[in-house]
Amino acid sequence: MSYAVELKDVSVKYGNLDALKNISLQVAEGSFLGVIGPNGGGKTTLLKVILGLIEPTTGDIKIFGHPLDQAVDKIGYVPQISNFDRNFPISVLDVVLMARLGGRVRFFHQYKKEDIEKAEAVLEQLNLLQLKDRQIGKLSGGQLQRVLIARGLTVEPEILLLDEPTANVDASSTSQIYQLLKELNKEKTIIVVTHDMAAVSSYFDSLACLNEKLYHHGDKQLDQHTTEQVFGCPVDLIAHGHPHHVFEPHGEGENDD
Ligand SMILES: Nc1ncnc2c1ncn2[C@@H]1O[C@H](COP(=O)(O)OP(=O)(O)OP(=O)(O)O)[C@@H](O)[C@H]1O
Repeated sequence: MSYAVELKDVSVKYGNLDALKNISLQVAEGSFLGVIGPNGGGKTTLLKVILGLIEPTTGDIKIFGHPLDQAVDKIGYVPQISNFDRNFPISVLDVVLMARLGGRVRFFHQYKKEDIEKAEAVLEQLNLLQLKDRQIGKLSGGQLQRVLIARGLTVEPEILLLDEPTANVDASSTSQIYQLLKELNKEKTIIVVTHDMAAVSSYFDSLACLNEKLYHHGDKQLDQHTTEQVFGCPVDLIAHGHPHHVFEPHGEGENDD
């Protein structure tokens, strides 16, 4: 069987620092995978490795069974808002169109008619077309996040990778964004990374925990021991009161407080 994304024993070092250590991960086509982990746990590095932006120190990556360099155009990327300069004097449409140029900014570039049509179609799909001429600094956090998703979609990817898509938005935008992703998941494999346990969503069909090493059992339940190891604190306390079922039920007679 070939997976949408398959990593075998992937490690990444920055100098002496191990950002990823022998990561193996198989993501089936059509999955909606959430990767949670603490700040600095290696989530962005994991996405960059899958995108081919960072060469792993060791290990192997396949996309739909093909080497990464033959399949990188099947992947769309939605970066963290915090890595995005909102003061840049460009419009929503420009941001989305830039993805059609491989992310390069080219002033006075004449876009092809088909690029503009594609970008506008995606903006319409995400209910953003009315904002296409607005400067990106004048968008709300939730709107900008959706524009970045539109940007990731304009390359018509089969796999969409998102870095902290709800870090800067309120609860109602968060659920709007996850509903949108769930809709997109009908046609695409989606991988979301986040450090925010509260963002752990019932929308995911599979959850992994990353802190240098990756723990993934292919379903949406994480055992408590693993998450405590990964986060270095009793995360069950954080998950309590959260409407989504993240942990396996406690054993009978165990103190649940
Ligand atoms: N270019 C780099 N050079 C050196 N160290 C780096 C570089 N990029 C990341 N690191 C380090 O690698 C580790 C993993 O970083 P990464 O950005 O992948 O984590 P993260 O889980 O995405 O964090 P956050 O949740 O804070 O965004 C961190 O200790 C970070 O400081």
